[in-house]
Amino acid sequence: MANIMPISTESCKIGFIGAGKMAESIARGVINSGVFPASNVRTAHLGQRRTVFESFGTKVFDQNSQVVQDSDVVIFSVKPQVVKDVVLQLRPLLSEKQLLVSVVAGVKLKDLQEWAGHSRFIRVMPNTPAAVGVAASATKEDGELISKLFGAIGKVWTTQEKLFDAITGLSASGPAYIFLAIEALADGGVAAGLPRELSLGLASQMVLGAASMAVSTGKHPGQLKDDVASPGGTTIAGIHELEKAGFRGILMNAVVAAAKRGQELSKN
Ligand SMILES: NC(=O)C1=CN([C@@H]2O[C@H](COP(=O)(O)OP(=O)(O)OC[C@H]3O[C@@H](n4cnc5c(N)ncnc54)[C@H](OP(=O)(O)O)[C@@H]3O)[C@@H](O)[C@H]2O)C=CC1
Ligand SMILES: O=C(O)[C@@H]1CCC=N1
Repeated sequence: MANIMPISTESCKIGFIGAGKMAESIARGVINSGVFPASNVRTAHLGQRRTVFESFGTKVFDQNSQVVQDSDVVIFSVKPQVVKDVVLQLRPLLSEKQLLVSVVAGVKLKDLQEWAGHSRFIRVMPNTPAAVGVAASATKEDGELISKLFGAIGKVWTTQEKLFDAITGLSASGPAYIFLAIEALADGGVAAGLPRELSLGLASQMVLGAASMAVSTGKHPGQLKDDVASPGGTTIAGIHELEKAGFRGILMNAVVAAAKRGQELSKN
C-alpha cells in the first residue's frame, strides 16, 4: 500500500454495489451524521429501491459500472451468494486508487482480493442500527477513512478476520434477536393488560435504557440484574421463568448457529 495515495475524506465519493437494507442503513447513517454529504453517496438500482435511496438525496445510477467509475470507496453490499459474480464482472473497472469494502457475511478477504485482483480491500461487519448511529462495526484494517466512515455511524472495533463469523453471529445478526425480544416483551405487556402502543413503547425504551446502562456504567450485567431484582419481588419471579425455559442457553445457541452459518457461506 506504500505507493497508494490516501483518499481525501472531504471530497470522498462513496458507492454502494447493492441497494438493499444494509447499504441503506449505512448510507442514511453516514448522511445523517453530516460527515459525508448525500451528493457524495451513490448506488445503482433499476427497481423500487431507487426511490428509497433518492428520497434521502443519494445519486442512483442504472448500472454498477457507473457506481464504480464515480466512486473513491466502493462498498460491496450484495448477498454472499452473488458477490463473486458481481466482483468478477466489475474487476476490469476497479482501480488501485479505490478502496474496496465488503460488508458481506461469511466471504473471506483473500477470496474477495483474488476475485477483484485488488489488494486494497477491507471487510467490515456492521449492523442495521447504523442508520441511527449506534452501529457496532468491526474492521479488519482501520484506515483513517474507514474509521471516519463507520465511526460516523457508531462504534468501530478493529480485529482479526478469523473472528468475523462470530462477530456476524453476535452483533450483525443480533439486532434481529433483540427486535424479536422487543416484540415478545410487548406481547407480554398486552397479555398482562397493556394497550399495544404503550406496551411496545415501554418495551423498546426499556431495551434502550438497559443497553445504555450496560455501556455507560461499565458494571457487569449480572450486577445490574441483581440491582433490579428485589428479594421476593416481581423481577426474580420473571427471571425464574426465563431460567426454567433455558433463556441464556437459547441466546448462546442463536449466536453459535449464526456464526456457523457464516462459516458455511464462506464455502459457497
Ligand atoms: N441486513 C443486515 O443486517 C446485514 C447485512 N450484511 C450483509 O450485507 C449484504 C447485503 O444484505 P442486505 O442489504 O440485508 O440484503 P438485501 O437483499 O436487502 O440487499 C441486497 C441488494 O443487492 C442487490 N443485488 C442483487 N444482485 C445484484 C447485482 N448483481 N448487482 C447489484 N446489486 C445486486 C439487490 O437488488 P434486488 O432488490 O433487485 O434483488 C438488493 O438491493 C449481505 O452480504 C449481508 O451478509 C451484513 C451485516 C448486517
Ligand atoms: O442474515 C444475514 O445473513 C445478514 C448478515 C448479518 C445480518 N444479516
